[in-house]
Amino acid sequence: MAVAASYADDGRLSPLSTPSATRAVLEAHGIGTKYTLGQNFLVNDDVLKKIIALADVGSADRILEVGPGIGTLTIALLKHAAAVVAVERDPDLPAVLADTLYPWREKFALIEKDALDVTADDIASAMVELGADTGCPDRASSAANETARRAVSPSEDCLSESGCPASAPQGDLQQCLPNKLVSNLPYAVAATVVLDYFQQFPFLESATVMVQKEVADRMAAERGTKNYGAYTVKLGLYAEVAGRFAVGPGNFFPPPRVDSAVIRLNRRTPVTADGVPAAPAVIAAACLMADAAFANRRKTLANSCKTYFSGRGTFALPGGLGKEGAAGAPDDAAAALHFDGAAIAAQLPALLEAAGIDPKRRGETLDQQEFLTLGASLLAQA
Ligand SMILES: C[S@@+](CC[C@H](N)C(=O)[O-])C[C@H]1O[C@@H](n2cnc3c(N)ncnc32)[C@H](O)[C@@H]1O
Repeated sequence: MAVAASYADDGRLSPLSTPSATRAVLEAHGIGTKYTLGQNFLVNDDVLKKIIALADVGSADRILEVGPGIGTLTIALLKHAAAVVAVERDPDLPAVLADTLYPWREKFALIEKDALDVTADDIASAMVELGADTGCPDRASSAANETARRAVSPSEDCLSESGCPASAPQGDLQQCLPNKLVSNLPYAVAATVVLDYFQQFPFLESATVMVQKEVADRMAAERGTKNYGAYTVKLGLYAEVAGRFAVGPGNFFPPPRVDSAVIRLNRRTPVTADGVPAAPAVIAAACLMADAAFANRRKTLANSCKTYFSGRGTFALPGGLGKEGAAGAPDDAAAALHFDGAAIAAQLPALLEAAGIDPKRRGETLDQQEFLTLGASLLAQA
């Protein structure tokens, strides 16, 4: 812990938030920054403070961080939160993090993986490993481990009404799993990570993430604008924008070639036209209709969807059952619904009519609610 031993109590949120401290860590470990992994490390303590404030990180929060790098933002998070679980794919960085995060090692766990391959099981295991101080069941308890595993991965028998575990383990686990994603994301995968994590990890209540400015613009785009597309619609079915601020290239080492923004998204539960929370299957179907509607954004809804579905063959839609009627992660793969693209293409006029949507409209004129209605119509036709 050569680096951690030299931390001065100088009022900084993170002792690594300067170019010289960052260089010193890299030199101490004989490594450089990797452009291919989007390694632009934060070197401005004020930006860290603004991230912590926007994410509203407090002592009860359990944080999921993607791409901790050398631990600059991680230290700021660890000073405020109950625990941090981070996901990092650079094999050179675990040793660095063991050094820089040494004073907080009891409440930090690392998942050494590509962020796009991380499962809820990986996260549950990491949290259980952290133990009782973080609000999780003790790391020595194999029963607790089993509770966590079952609660995030419903077993086969959970697909029958009688076989589902009682809601209590879910509640226990909810108090243990990360409730906030806070990250300076690798820009190459940032948009995918945010949408995937809202879709796959229902325990995440919010995401406060540094992304390329253009990605933040797509996340926050208003209907009818050029940035409004399938991604905006899909993300909007899971989350709503709760704040953002701009960050220039000079706040990173090395400076990226693009402007950045930190954006906060809060999970939302969309409600169907009947006023009930949309089931996962309806949300998944609405996402599919968004992809179809924007497949060719200059075409009418009817034509864009027809081209999209005609070329798709048969496919499965995740998130089948939705039997609790609530929004959440897609259900088990066994619950997937199967569709034939050509059959949907043929049914499109009826589908659009049932949804009460003019087939001559273009995708960019539809709001999230209308996509939900289209998703429900698609399921009704299945
Ligand atoms: C922009 S840097 C952020 C570093 C640090 N959090 C900070 O703010 O200084 C992005 C980090 O994500 C890591 N990374 C890149 N691609 C990744 C992936 N697919 N999965 C997990 N981590 C990844 C990089 O190695 C790097 O540590």
